[in-house]
Amino acid sequence: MDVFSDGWVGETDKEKTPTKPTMSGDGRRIDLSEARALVPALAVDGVSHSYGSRKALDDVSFTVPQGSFTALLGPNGAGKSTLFSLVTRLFNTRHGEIRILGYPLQGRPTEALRRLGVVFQARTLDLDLSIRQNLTYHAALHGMKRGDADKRIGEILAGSELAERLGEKARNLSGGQLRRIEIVRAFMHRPRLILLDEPTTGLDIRSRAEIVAEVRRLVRDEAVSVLWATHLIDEIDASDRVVVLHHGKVLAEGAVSDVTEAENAQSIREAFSRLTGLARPSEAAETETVL
Ligand SMILES: Nc1ncnc2c1ncn2[C@@H]1O[C@H](COP(=O)(O)OP(=O)(O)OP(=O)(O)O)[C@@H](O)[C@H]1O
Repeated sequence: MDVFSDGWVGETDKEKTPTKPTMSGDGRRIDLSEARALVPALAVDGVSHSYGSRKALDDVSFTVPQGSFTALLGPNGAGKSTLFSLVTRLFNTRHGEIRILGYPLQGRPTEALRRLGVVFQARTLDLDLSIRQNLTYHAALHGMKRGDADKRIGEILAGSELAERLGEKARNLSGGQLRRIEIVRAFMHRPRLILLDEPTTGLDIRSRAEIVAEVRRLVRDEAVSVLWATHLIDEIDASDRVVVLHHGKVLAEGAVSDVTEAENAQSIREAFSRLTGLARPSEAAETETVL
């Protein structure tokens, strides 16, 4: 674990962990295992981003606690993809700060990014390669040996029908299956934080449900933290955390029950509607509701 001069703590490999205690934000002495648990998987602090004169993110701050499934809920144009471009360092963060497991993206990009897995909105598999090649090439980029990569593929796909199809070209797969392979790929190098940008876009209801269930299973089994960008309220579970983003601003952050209660609403759907002023989508169309 690294202890930074400003009091932040970044986790590192166990063997590098020093044994000295550190300080919490309020000056209390805490031991290192406690400090490690307190470090958010993702901390976004005062981040703004503009495209020319259009402000896409305006002083955005929120955290993804370790081990949480946090939904970044916002309608089209809210700023979700812009935020992902900053966290993945496609864009430079000029205003504010982003930390992954305590590591600042600006100052310690290698330490920060090696703990990150990403599923982008656009499809990124090479359709002319086999499924296995797509996965092993990605693993090699992260320094994994071939044998370890094969073992990892077996681990993640245990019990899945996709495990029988690893030698097939990716183009033989359905849209939902391609997405599932992209998710497997994001988990290959055992990241601690996974970002998924509207991963169920364009999929049918069954594929959507399978993907949400699969990611939740991986979160539980591998104790990773997830930031799941979506504009689909029905993808949010009562046990999730939620960050409501609208017109580039964070309108609410917290456990689904807390955000619902704070808005004096009956459901997160109603709370979202109150927060954003957007019409409440029909309950009848719940499974396909697009905000
Ligand atoms: N390259 C760009 N140039 C100019 N404006 C942009 C660019 N990319 C995004 N924007 C604008 O920034 C704002 C936020 O867009 P962004 O794509 O981050 O939102 P989003 O929540 O991901 O929406 P969607 O779900 O539609 O992808 C929008 O007003 C959008 O029009």
